[in-house]
Formats: sequence, structure tokens, C-alpha cells
Amino acid sequence: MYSLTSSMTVSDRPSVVSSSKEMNGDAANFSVVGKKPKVVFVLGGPGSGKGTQCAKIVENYGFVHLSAGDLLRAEINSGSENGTMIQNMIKEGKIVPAEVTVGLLQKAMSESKVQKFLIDGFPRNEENRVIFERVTKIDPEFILFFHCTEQEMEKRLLSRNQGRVDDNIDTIRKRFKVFVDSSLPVIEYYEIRGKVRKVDAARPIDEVFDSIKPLFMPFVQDDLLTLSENLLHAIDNGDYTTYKRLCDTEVTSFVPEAQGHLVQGLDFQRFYFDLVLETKKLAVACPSVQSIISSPTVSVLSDDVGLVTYTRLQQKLGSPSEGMVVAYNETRLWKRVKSTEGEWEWKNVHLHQSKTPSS
Ligand SMILES: Nc1ncnc2c1ncn2[C@@H]1O[C@H](COP(=O)(O)OP(=O)(O)O)[C@@H](O)[C@H]1O
Ligand SMILES: Nc1ccn([C@@H]2O[C@H](COP(=O)(O)OP(=O)(O)O)[C@@H](O)[C@H]2O)c(=O)n1
Repeated sequence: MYSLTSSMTVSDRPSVVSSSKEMNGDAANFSVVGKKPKVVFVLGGPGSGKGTQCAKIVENYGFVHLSAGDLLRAEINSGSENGTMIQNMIKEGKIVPAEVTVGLLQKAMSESKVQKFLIDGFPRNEENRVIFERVTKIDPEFILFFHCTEQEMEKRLLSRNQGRVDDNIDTIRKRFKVFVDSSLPVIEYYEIRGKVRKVDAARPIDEVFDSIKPLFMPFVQDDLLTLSENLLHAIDNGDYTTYKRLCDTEVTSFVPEAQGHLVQGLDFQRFYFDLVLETKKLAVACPSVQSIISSPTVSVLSDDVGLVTYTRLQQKLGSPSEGMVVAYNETRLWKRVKSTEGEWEWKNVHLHQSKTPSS
């Protein structure tokens, strides 16, 4: 590991500031918090594989899975006053009144730190759609529609073996009819608005998943940009805990102050975080610093690697002259790794930084 030290012109170093953007230190770095909720509705006939694919999307893209059916079944098991009514509706394959389902969805969404939701099995009819829209004012990003033949869906449901009261041939047939009569019109509503992404769900599980991956690339790009912003805020705020969480322990960097040397590991940057702490203890005034990202591009190179390039405009109030801005061109390479808890996390593995010619 390098322990090169140099002048304080480093820009991957912390400075004391009060930043307006609060960061949540508890959330895993995969989970981007504090943003406007993003919703993808997942629709398709019973047994088309919605739940199966949702589990894969959650694992790979950090979404929160809200299955309307699961929430209703949990409501029955909780002994709520609506329990018997819901149980009877499900047994008959009928659609539960929207006030109940939307209420459960809204509660689950408000309790979640992560604001990217896959809402599975919803909206199942026009009433579901209208009430959700009215209550939440959320417009879905798109509708993921799993298309599959009834013959294939029936075969899958009869061998699902989850002990569900509605996975018997009579109720299955009723659910198919409800899907055609009530759910297809909702899909048509969104189709007219260009929101439906139709997937051939009759193929093997992994093939289906491969075909939906490209739909989630914009979310990955958005996450990588937000993580880069979070990293800069951590630096500006002298927040080493967040900085460390977002970086790989073996992160490499080419930064101007290392004078052409490749720096490896966190020790080099740690030095500056410690220095700021010292400065704070000595009650010496630190210049206020704030970085913003300008002209970003995000390239997702594979499932596990992404590249973010941007110009970082660093405002330094009070040092050396009021309102001075320094600009750096930065490239950050992000790699997705599994944590010891088995969760996917993006880590910054390389930084390339140079001062812009005008700085
Ligand atoms: N592409 C697939 N090929 C074969 N079986 C599948 C596929 N997708 C899901 N299954 C199986 O079919 C059953 C129904 O899938 P599930 O995801 O529960 O459907 P849904 O949520 O749409 O009702 C499950 O037992 C699941 O393991
Ligand atoms: N939006 C919803 C979703 C499910 N449900 C009820 O829950 C049942 C099971 O839905 P689900 O989404 O868990 O399962 P599948 O029918 O897709 O296999 C439905 O048949 C409805 O009775 C509902 O009333 N409203």
C-alpha cells in the first residue's frame, strides 16, 4: 500500500462543510435513498412467473418487491377485521376492493427506505389503477407484462405447491377469466400510453430474466450517478465512514497530487480525513467546500461493472479567495460485489482525476 503524502491540493480529500443533502449512513450502498419513488408495475396472468422474476430483479437491481397478493395474504394472517372478506375473495379468484389493497401498498411504501418498487400483481383492474393514482399521484416508469399461454400457466400453478387456497383447477379457471376481463384492459390502457414492456414468459426462467435486464439499465445508471454524488458529498463533509463504505479496500487512483504514481488502498485518502478531524479538534477554520457533478456520462459495461465520467466543480468558499471554483475531470469505475451478508453492493474500485485545463 502507498502512503504517499503531498500538498493539500487534493480533491479526493475531505473538507468541512455543512451540506444541504442529507445522506443515510444506515442504508446499504446498493440502495439509493431519499429520492422520489420509482414504480414498475408487474402484470401477467396467474402463474406467468411474476414472483419468480421479481425475486431476480430485487437481487440484481435493489428494488423492493411488493406483491399485492402477498400483502393481502399477510393481512388475512394478521387477524385484521378485513381478513375474512379478503380470504373469501381470494378463494373465489375475485379482486379485493382497491381501498384495501392500495392502503396496504401505501403503508409498505411509506415504511421503506429504498424508493424503487416493483409492484407485482397490481393494478389488477381499473379500480386498482384509478385509486392508486389518486392516492399516491405516482405515474409508473413502465409496466412489465409477462405474456404466457393459459395451458403453460395452468401447468405451473398446479405444481407450485405453496399450499395456496386458490391454486386448484376451479379457482385457476376463474382467475384466468378475471385476468382477461379485468386486467387486460389495464394493460391496454398503459399500452396506448407507450408504457408496456411485453415479455415472452413461456421461456425458461433465466432466458426470461436475460430479456428483461436491458429494461433495468436506466436504473443502474441512475444508481451509479447517485453513488458518485454520495461519494463526493462524503468527501466534502469529511465523512470517512460513508467514503469507506462506498470504496473497495483496494481502490486504485491516479490523482494529480500523487504525481503520476498509482495509489492503492484507502490509506492515502484516509490521511486527509484524519487531518480534517484534527483541524476540527483544534478549532481551526476549514474552508467550506461543495462539489457538484457536471456533464456526467454513465456506461454500464456488464452486469457488474459501470463507468461514470464527469466534471467535478468544487466550490471553495473562503479559500483562497471567496467563491473560487476548481474543476476536475474524474472517471470512477464501479464494480458490483457481494457483501459478507450476501447482498450486492457497488464499490468504487478506481478513480482517475485530472484538473481541467482552465483550473
Ligand atoms: N419461466 C418459467 N418456466 C417454468 N416454470 C416457471 C417459470 N417461471 C416461474 N415458474 C414456476 O411457476 C410457478 C408460478 O410462478 P410464480 O412466479 O409464482 O408466478 P406468478 O407470481 O405470476 O403467479 C412457480 O412454481 C415457479 O417456480
Ligand atoms: N391487486 C390484487 C392482487 C391480488 N388480489 C387477490 O389475490 C389473489 C392472488 O394474487 P397473486 O398476485 O398473489 O397471485 P397470481 O394470481 O398472480 O398467481 C388474486 O386472485 C386476487 O384474489 C387482489 O384482489 N388484488
